[in-house]
Amino acid sequence: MSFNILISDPLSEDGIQPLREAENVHVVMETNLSPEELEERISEFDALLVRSSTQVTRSVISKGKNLKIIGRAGVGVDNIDLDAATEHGVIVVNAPNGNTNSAAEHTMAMLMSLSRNIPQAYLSLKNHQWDRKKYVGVELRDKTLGIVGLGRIGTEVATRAKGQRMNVVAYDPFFTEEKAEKMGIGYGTLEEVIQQADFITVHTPLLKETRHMINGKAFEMMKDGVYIINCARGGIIDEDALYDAIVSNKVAGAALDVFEEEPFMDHKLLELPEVVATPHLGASTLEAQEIVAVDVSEDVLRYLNGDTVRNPVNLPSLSKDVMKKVEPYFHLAEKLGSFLIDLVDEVAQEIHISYAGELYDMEVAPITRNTVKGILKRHLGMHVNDVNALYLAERKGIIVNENKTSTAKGFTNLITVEMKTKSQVRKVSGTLLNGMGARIVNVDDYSVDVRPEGHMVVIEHTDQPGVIGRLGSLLAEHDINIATMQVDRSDVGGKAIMILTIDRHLDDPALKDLDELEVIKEVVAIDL
Ligand SMILES: NC(=O)c1ccc[n+]([C@@H]2O[C@H](COP(=O)([O-])OP(=O)(O)OC[C@H]3O[C@@H](n4cnc5c(N)ncnc54)[C@H](O)[C@@H]3O)[C@@H](O)[C@H]2O)c1
Ligand SMILES: O=C(O)[C@H](O)COP(=O)(O)O
Repeated sequence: MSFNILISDPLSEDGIQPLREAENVHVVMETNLSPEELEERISEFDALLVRSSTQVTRSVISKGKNLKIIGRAGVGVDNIDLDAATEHGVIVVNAPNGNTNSAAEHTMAMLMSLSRNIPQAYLSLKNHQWDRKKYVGVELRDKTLGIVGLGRIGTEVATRAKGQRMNVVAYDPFFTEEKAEKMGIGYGTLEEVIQQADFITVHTPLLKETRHMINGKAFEMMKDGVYIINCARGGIIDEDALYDAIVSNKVAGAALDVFEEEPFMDHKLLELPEVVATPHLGASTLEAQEIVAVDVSEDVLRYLNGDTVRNPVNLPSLSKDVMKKVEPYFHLAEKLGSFLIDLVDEVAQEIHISYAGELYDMEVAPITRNTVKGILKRHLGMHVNDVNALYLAERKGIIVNENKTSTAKGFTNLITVEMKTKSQVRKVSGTLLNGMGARIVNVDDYSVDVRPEGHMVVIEHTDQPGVIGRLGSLLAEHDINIATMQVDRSDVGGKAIMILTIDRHLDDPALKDLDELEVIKEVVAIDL
């Protein structure tokens, strides 16, 4: 299979070498597409690679008929409509670690430019002025740096600020007093941090909760003459409130790398001499650009080639160890789902999945996604995948739940999927046999031993002599070869089940003839 990949923002040529070298990939780099052109062209591509400039809107995603993955060569994904991607089954991956160092270094560069008026003094000198009085700065030593958002970049900034002999105090919902002690920095609520700080730097993502978290009210709480740095995302700081706070001398200066709207040519904040700025350059180093492009290229290739990605954004990320344990169950889970939906031949209303034996200790959510995928594919088609399976189930009003037990009826592991439809409740169980692959071991209350693959016929009949012979002859008349046969019954002369694996699909004429045999209660063709 070959794939077309569109790169719509400038990415490091060295970094995209993995894509250039891949045999099954055709790369198109078009970094000047208008939004309309992107919408027009997107259906040609299986993957889209972007930085922060391309706006990957719902409209782009819904027109991406072949789109499978969006790769963000960087951290922030606020330019990608994640809900739309999830709904359309498009996985989003990013490169969260590659530009941490560059962003932290840029933050320090901005902090120092701000405290020593370097950009302003440079401009003045370029304009043939030798003005030493105007550009007297302040030292960082012994000043307090307040960090809002102590993730990857915030933490790196804290370390560097300590190197400048600053006192550091931070706020992050995941930051604890214990961690603060270990890092040798202070810890407080948002209010406490911004009240104490001489310099405040934000390092959160832009989210509903963080939009304008630094607003007029927050500025009022700050010390007079505070300095503000934003190298995270425009919109975390309310730009109008910042403008007013600078004009009223509450804020002594601001260093901004990011803005509420980008790009721009004129901005009222840049008219203020207290503001120093760069055009979103935090991640723009040769090193960071190469690493993020390599990271995202590798993940895109992995996904297109059916492997697990390292940095999913709209799927929970699993550690390698967890993945190694649960991945072998994905195939079994999907096949159990497909088997069951073929068996019931109605849409699902409720899906209950039980995990037993060694699965008791495992992270089973990704296995559940694969089971639901197997079920939904029957009615919703091939666009169902593990990214959107649970979303689609919820949208269709299907209840999905899972439970775990440690005992597995003699198996080391057992997955049981029970499905409720409008008129019936059916279930199927499967296991992974050590070294022998997947098996279906129960259908309803019958015990069987069937590989979940290929073409099958499930027949419910009455236990009596001659049934097997008549079935065999009838299938032979239709030139259908039986590969394996499993039979089980409730009791002698009672209800019984037969599962045949056959060498081709059970077509309608054969199905009709089987259905007409009076010993047969139900016959279902299943193709896995
Ligand atoms: N200027 C640039 O070029 C550039 C480069 C890289 C990253 N960034 C931006 O920097 C930001 C941080 O990146 P990162 O890699 O450190 O991300 P991260 O996920 O490692 O850290 C973000 C931190 O913010 C915290 N947070 C979330 N909501 C919060 C809230 N309401 N209050 C306080 N803290 C909150 C999280 O708990 C997390 O620890 C992102 O927005 C990213 O896009 C900008
Ligand atoms: O979120 C990020 O990774 C940074 O803002 C970098 O954005 P960029 O890739 O557009 O430089």
